[in-house]
Amino acid sequence: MESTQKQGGAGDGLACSVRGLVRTYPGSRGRPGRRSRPTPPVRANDGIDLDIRRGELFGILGPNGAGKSTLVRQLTGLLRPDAGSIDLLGHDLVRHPERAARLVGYLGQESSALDELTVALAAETTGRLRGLDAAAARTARDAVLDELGLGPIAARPLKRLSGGQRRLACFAAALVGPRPVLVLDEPTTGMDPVARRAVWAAVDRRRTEYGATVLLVTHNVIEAETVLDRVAVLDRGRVIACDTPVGLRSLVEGEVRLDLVWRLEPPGELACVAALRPLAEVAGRRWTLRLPQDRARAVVAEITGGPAFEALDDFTLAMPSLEDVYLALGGSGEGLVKL
Ligand SMILES: Nc1ncnc2c1ncn2[C@@H]1O[C@H](COP(=O)(O)OP(=O)(O)OP(=O)(O)O)[C@@H](O)[C@H]1O
Repeated sequence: MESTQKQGGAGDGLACSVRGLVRTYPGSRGRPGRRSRPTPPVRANDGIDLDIRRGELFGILGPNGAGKSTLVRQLTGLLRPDAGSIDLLGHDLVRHPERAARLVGYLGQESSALDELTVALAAETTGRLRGLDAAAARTARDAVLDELGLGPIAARPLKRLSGGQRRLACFAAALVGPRPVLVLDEPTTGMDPVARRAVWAAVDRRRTEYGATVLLVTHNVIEAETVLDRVAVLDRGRVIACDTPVGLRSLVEGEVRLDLVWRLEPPGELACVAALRPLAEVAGRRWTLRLPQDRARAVVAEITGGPAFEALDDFTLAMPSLEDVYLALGGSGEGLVKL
């Protein structure tokens, strides 16, 4: 692959360095006659600092609307920041956003640009757009379709595929014509477990073969915990934490999560249940409590050993997850998904 590294810029060992990134979407004035109300401006990125190391599988985790896509659209040169700097492999992307195309293989959330093409043509066309000659694009197309098990649907247009199949086809296209940085915005949305595994195996192969740096956007906490080297947690346009998944979980060490699922109404007349109510996050019949380990054990003993047990459908005790970290850091939790 052509060398894309320049001297200087992001420090040694860094693929990407972001400082003070701000992006505000303008509000609208609204049209009184057309029932559209004015909307205020949205500060989608509010002073983001990030350092991503070369070869890292780095994640951006956050709920809907946290500003993840806005951030990656700036990192891929598709959106200009209002303020701040982005250094990608020694290139100043704020001054030269067009250079991102040579550096980044980007899988965005939308696939509409490729929808009319067949799976095979989408992959081949991406290769051609990235500078491969016709023969090389066909070879790369065949290799990636084979790698991801897309051969049987290669001749079908993307618009006639299921959501998960279309996503996998777009992922395949993003891999044709290798780039030193892969930016994947929720790549596995809608995919079944087989397709998910194929995606992570393909990502691993690019890291092993040519040291690709991978930036993954997700709001899936399970995926974040299992595949990422490090993760930045985004909330309302700000990075509220950045560490390895294990390091982040240690922020809530000593705590466990207790889920109580009641058959019908919880028996609030019992003192032990009434005492838990103010501590619980309630979702229908499920109460979620985050408690120190000793306290959780005592609560379980009390609930299961007394009359409250009759009213209980199920209960689980679990070690803290990134979701718990996120909540402990003050995130809202809504919009984070567990698959
Ligand atoms: N083109 C736009 N015009 C106005 N506001 C926008 C625009 N795009 C995004 N926003 C707003 O900016 C904020 C951040 O949006 P963004 O799409 O970056 O979030 P996200 O974390 O990627 O969310 P999701 O997980 O739902 O994809 C949200 O409040 C969103 O409504």
